[in-house]
Amino acid sequence: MNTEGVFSRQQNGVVQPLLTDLYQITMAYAYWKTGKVTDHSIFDLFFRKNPFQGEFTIFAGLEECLKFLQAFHFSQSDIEYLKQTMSSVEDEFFEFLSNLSTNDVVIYALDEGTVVFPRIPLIRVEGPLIITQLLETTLLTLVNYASLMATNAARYRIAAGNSKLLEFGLRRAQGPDGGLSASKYSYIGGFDGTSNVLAGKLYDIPVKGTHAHAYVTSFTSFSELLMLTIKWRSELVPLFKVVITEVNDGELAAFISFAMAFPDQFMVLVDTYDVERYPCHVTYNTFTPRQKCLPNTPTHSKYRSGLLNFCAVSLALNDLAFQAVGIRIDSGDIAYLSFVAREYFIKISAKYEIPCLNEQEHKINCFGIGTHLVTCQKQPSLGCVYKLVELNHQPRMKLSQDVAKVSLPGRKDAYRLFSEREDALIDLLIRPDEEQPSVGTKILCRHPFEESRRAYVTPSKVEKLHKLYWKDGRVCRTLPSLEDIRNNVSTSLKSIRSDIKRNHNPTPYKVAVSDNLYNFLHNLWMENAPIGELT
Ligand SMILES: Nc1ncnc2c1ncn2[C@@H]1O[C@H](COP(=O)(O)OP(=O)(O)OP(=O)(O)O)[C@@H](O)[C@H]1O
Ligand SMILES: O=P(O)(O)OC[C@H]1O[C@H](OP(=O)(O)OP(=O)(O)O)[C@H](O)[C@@H]1O
Ligand SMILES: O=C(O)c1cccnc1
Ligand SMILES: [Mg+2]
Repeated sequence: MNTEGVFSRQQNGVVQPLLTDLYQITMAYAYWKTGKVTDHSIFDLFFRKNPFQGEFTIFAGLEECLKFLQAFHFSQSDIEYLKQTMSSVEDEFFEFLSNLSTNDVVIYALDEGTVVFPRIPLIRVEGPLIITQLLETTLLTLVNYASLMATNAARYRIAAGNSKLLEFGLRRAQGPDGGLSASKYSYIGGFDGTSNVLAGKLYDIPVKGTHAHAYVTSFTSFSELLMLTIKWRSELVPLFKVVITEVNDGELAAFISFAMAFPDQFMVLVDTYDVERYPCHVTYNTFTPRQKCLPNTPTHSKYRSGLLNFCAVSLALNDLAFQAVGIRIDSGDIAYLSFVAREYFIKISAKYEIPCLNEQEHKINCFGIGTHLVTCQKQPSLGCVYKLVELNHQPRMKLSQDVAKVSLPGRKDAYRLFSEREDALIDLLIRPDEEQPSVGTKILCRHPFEESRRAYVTPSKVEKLHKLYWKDGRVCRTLPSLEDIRNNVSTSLKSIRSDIKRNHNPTPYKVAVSDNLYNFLHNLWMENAPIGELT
C-alpha cells in the first residue's frame, strides 16, 4: 500500500491541462467574464449503459485522475499557446488561468476496481465551476478507456476459468499510449501478464512470451547438432506416422537452439509448418464450430513436424534433467490441435516412461490474446459522461426527450445493499440529508423513472460506495497498489450473481433511488418540463 497522498509511479506526460477540448477553455473564459468565478458546482461522472452487451462494468482509471489533479497547472508555455490561439481573450483571464489550481476541488469516488452499474456516479467532483468544468474531458479520457479495458479483461477472465491469460496486443493497440493502458488495465481485470516490456517495467506487471514464426523460419539446417535430439527424432517418426521428408530440419534446429538458450523454459511455437499429420477425415469445423475464422479448405505445408520436433527436443531435455514447459499454437483449429497434442504427450510419456510430458494436465492452459482484447473490438468505447447536477446549492437537471439521458439532480450518496447470501442485491442512491440505509432495516427502493418498478429491501450488509479521495489539494486516502486494485476486481465480481455476469442474455442489476430522491427528481422534472399548448 502507498502512504497517503503519495503516488507509486509518475503520471504519463501527455496527461496535462491542455489535454482537453477547446470548449472547456472557452467556457471557462465565458464563466469568468460573467462573474461565475465563485460559483460552486457539483458534477457527476457516470455511464448510462454497460459495454459489450453485458450488465456490469469495472471502474478503473481513478489513480491517474488523482495524479492529474495533483499536477494540474497551466505552464507558461501553455498560456503562451492559448494567448496565440484565443486572440480576443482578455489578458487578465490568462493571469487567472495561470494561478488556477485544484486546491478547492473535492473528489468523492468509488474504489478503483469496483464493479459498477449505470447511473451510479463513479466520481463526484465538487468545487468552483470554472475548475470543475475544465476537468471534464481529461477525467473522461482517463476513465473511459481504462474502465472499458478492465471490463473487457474481466470478461475474458470469467470465460477462461482457471486458464492463464496473457495480453499480447501492443502491436495492434491504438498507439503507444493505448498499448500501455491496455497492458495495465487488462492486468487489473484479471490477466496474468503481458508481452509489453515497458508496461512490465512501469507497472510491475509480469512479462511473459514465447517466440515468433520468424525465429523458426530463420533456421534452415542444424547449425548445432544435438545428437540426443536426432536420436529421439528417429524414434518418434513412426509414432507420428510421417515420413522423414515431412520433418523440417530448420524447425528442429530452431527448437534446439531455443532449448539451448532456455533449457528450463522450453516453450515453442509449433505451427510455423503443420503441427502434425492431419488425418484426412478430420474437417476443422467439426471440432470447434466457434473457433475464429476457419477456412473450409485449410492449406497444408509439406512439413508436418511441429509436435514431433517439440517432443524430440523435450525427450532430449529430459535426458539432461530438464523439463519442457509446453507448446504455443497460433493458428488452425486450436482446440482440436491441443487435443491431438495431449494424445501424443500421453502416448509418449507412457511409452518412454517419462513423467515430464504427462505431469501437467494437458489442455489449453494459457491464452495469449491481442487484437480483440486491446482494441475492444466488440465495443470500442465506453460512454461515461460528466454532468452538472448542482450549482450554488440548487439542483441542476439535464432534461431530454430520451429518458435514458435525463440526469439525476443534486448531490447523491450511493450504497450497495447485500442479501443474506452476501450477493449484491441493488445499488441505491439517496439524498445527502436522508438517513443511511442500515442492516436489518427495510427500505423502499424505486426505479428512478418507472413508477411501478419498486421493491422493499432489508439488507444483510450495506456498503457505502463513495469515499473521499481528494481535498485541500491532496489525496486524502491511502491509495491501493495495482495488485490491490486487481484483487478488488476479483472480490467485487464475486459478490455479483453469475446470471448478471454471463455473456448470453445477462440479467440487469438493479440500480434504484430512495423514495425521497424519486419524489425530488420527479417534482423537479415537472417544474422544469415546459407545458405545451395544443392548437
Ligand atoms: N431499479 C429498480 N429499483 C427498485 N425496484 C425494482 C427495480 N427494477 C425492478 N424492481 C422491482 O423489483 C422486483 C423484481 O423485478 P425484476 O425485474 O427483477 O423481476 P420481475 O418482476 O420478474 O420482472 P421481469 O419479468 O422483467 O424480470 C419487482 O417488484 C420490480 O418492480
Ligand atoms: O491474434 P492476436 O490476438 O492479436 O494475438 C497476437 C498475435 O500476434 C502475433 O503474431 P501476428 O498476428 O503479428 O502474426 P501472425 O498471426 O500472422 O503470425 C501472435 O502470433 C498472435 O497471432
Ligand atoms: O510472446 C509471444 O508469444 C507473443 C508476443 C506478442 C504477440 N504474439 C505473441
Ligand atoms: Mg496473428
